[in-house]
Amino acid sequence: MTNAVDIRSISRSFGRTRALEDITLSVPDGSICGLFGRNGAGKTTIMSILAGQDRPTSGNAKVFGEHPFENSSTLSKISFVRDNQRYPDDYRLHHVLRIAPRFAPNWSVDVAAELVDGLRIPAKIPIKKFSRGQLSSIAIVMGLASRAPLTLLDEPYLGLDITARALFHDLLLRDYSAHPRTVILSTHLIEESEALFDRVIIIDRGRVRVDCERDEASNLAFTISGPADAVDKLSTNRRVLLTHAAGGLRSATITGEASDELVLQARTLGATISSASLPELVAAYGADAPESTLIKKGARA
Ligand SMILES: Nc1ncnc2c1ncn2[C@@H]1O[C@H](COP(=O)(O)OP(=O)(O)OP(=O)(O)O)[C@@H](O)[C@H]1O
Repeated sequence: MTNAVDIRSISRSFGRTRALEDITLSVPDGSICGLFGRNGAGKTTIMSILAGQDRPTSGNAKVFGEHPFENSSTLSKISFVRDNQRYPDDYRLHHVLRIAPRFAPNWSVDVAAELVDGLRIPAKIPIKKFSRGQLSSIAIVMGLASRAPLTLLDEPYLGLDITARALFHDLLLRDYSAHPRTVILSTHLIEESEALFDRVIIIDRGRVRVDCERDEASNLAFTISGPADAVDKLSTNRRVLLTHAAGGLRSATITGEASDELVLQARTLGATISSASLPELVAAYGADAPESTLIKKGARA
């Protein structure tokens, strides 16, 4: 399988801020990849570099085998949807629908029409007067109707109502099945969008923490829940990423797979073990796992 995106050891600094630190990752052509991480983790910076709107301080980022920066042939294969898209003051919906296809050789009039209708995008008022959700809606029209070989969607849901989000998911999956391409989508609404992804990347503080197939992600960590004493005992000498406590109950998200023996032990102690969900995994890899959460051998059992 060829890669749509190949990033090799890129770093990006803004003054003293190290936004990306030695990132290496690939995204196979023909996949929908979720890009997750906390605020400021570096998601937009990665997408901006892939879209040729920024350059890494060091390292290489290639899209379809080429450097995207100032490369018009590669840029014509990329659609980058982000929340700060600006429009001329007098622009209305019809201006966008007329001009966007000039920059998108695969533009689908049908996809655009279905989204405009389903997302109830106003035709008569200038875009500068659009609500937050309406601005997201028009960005989604451009992202999906472009049918670009690489579509980068950076937090496309801002302000979108639940019906609009469902329509977006449905249309993305439907159109992607008929016209496979590569989509990278960053969002904090992980649970809602989870079914879209066949690949998962989690970054934290500019570093890649997880980069795997969606199915593999459920084997990366597990959560033990139950009485605090039992959870502490079962967590002993394991790499705890995140803990929660409520009254006498506790949960601990731990890297790796739980052995059958641990599951049995948990049952005996009145605790349960489950694979970490994707939201749990993203929360866990973004947590500041302090030393105190690394429960070492010999700790209280
Ligand atoms: N132009 C810039 N000048 C200075 N710092 C910047 C600039 N762009 C990004 N940063 C910094 O780089 C880091 C990564 O920012 P980035 O926007 O990539 O994060 P993000 O993961 O997209 O966050 P969010 O989920 O909040 O949108 C942050 O610390 C941010 O403050």
